[in-house]
Amino acid sequence: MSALPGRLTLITGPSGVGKGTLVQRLLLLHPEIWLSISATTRAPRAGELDGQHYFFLTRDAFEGQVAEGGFLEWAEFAGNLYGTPRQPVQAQLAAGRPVLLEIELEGARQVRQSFAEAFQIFVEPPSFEELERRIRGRGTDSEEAIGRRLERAKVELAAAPEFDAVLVNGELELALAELEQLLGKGS
Ligand SMILES: Nc1nc2c(ncn2[C@@H]2O[C@H](COP(=O)(O)OP(=O)(O)O)[C@@H](O)[C@H]2O)c(=O)[nH]1
Ligand SMILES: Nc1ncnc2c1ncn2[C@@H]1O[C@H](COP(=O)(O)OP(=O)(O)O)[C@@H](O)[C@H]1O
Repeated sequence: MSALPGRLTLITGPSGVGKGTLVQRLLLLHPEIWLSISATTRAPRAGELDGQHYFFLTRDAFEGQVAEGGFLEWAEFAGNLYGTPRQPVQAQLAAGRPVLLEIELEGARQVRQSFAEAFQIFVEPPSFEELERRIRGRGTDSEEAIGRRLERAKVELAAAPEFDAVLVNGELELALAELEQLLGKGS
């Protein structure tokens, strides 16, 4: 299994496990990989830019796009809606680029239905305590949002066996090298 041209790969795993960190490092090493930019109804965090980190939409605008079939998948997570815009993903795959989605569990399950050939990676923390330390250490979320993410994390962690590969994000450099291997981009 590898990130062949025109191949769809998705990465999921609990909030705070380090998906965003791993993906950003991967893209620096392999700029040919195209990362989908999701739409969300969540408020931007400090430093997040519209159209770069997410497309920040009102719930009405998001639901309008759902009605038009504009999302490849979408789901509710911790009280907000998140979705993958369909058209850009299809265009990049048609152009032969490796495409990466970083999405939560329900969306991953939807992609499994519509893109059976997608390669699906689940990122795990070394322990639940370390996951909690990372979410808190990031300092981006309210206590309420942290609580909702940790509750959801228990459900998500139980789903790891559904995936093609499980990647433990312990030491970052090791996990990054393992991710490269999984994508067929290892040295
Ligand atoms: N289904 C789905 N999930 C998404 C999408 N974009 C982001 N997510 C997931 O939504 C969850 C919350 O994301 P975010 O609010 O950025 O919080 P963070 O993961 O804690 O940084 C994460 O598990 C993301 O992977 C999407 O387009 N679809
Ligand atoms: N391997 C790692 N070891 C220690 N801390 C990490 C590691 N990977 C990520 N982190 C830190 O954990 C926090 C959550 O990472 P982030 O990439 O935002 O997670 P996610 O995108 O899965 O929600 C960040 O502060 C990040 O710097």
